[in-house]
Amino acid sequence: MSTPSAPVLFSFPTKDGLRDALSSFVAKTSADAIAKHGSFAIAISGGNVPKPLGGLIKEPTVQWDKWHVYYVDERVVPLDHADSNHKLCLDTLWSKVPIPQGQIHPIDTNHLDNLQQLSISYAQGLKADSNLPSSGDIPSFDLILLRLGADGHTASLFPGRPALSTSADQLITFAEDAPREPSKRVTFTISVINNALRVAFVCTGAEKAEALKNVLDGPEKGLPASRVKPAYWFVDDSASAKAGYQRTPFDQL
Ligand SMILES: O=C1O[C@H](COP(=O)(O)O)[C@@H](O)[C@H](O)[C@H]1O
Repeated sequence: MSTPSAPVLFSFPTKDGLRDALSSFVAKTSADAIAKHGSFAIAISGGNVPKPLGGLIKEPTVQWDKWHVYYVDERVVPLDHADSNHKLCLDTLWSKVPIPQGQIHPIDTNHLDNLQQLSISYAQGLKADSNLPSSGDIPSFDLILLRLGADGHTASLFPGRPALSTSADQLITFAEDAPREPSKRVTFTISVINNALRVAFVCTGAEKAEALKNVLDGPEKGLPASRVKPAYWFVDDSASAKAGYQRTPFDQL
């Protein structure tokens, strides 16, 4: 199970169905990576990603001690702030499983008042981590999990904003005026996202239906999420209601 040649759309009638399928996909991806190179490098985006991963908590086969976790994007707030992606993941997931804390990599809070320095620091952490597979100087995560914004953004790459126009070798960039609060963000560049072995989107709710249709049926519109390599899409039927794109039954994965 690696990068598909075209997006693969799994649509589920219920939240439980989506959660179970996503959990089994992540558990399998993790087992494959550990069998191959002894560890599992995963990056998780903000928004509502950790909740649908809840099925993993009771999954006995997951080797948590082999996980190395980064955040695809982070809101520039203290780590105990209600808007922090790290706090959300910690509360929802990491505090409930035996993953060594040193293998979870939040942003460096010494640089919250300097986005440039914060981005450099996160990029240096990625480069220095010998547990991360890489090709060239770009880390190659075993799995990157993304969400889709109603405006077509993903990670903190917003339509028409400079964060989308980084050079191919840049790992991390920032947004000072994201159209969604909190407005200060650091984010993986599209180069890092597209260098992952696998990318999966999680997308739920009727408010995402237009964006999902535009990304899957109209990639030529060039929304930020359309710049991501072909991915697995775990969505609910509300989100996929407007998309004509072909569905794949999850059991055919
Ligand atoms: O601001 C953000 O929102 C998007 C979408 O998240 P959702 O929970 O509304 O679907 C997310 O992709 C991004 O990482 C996050 O920072």
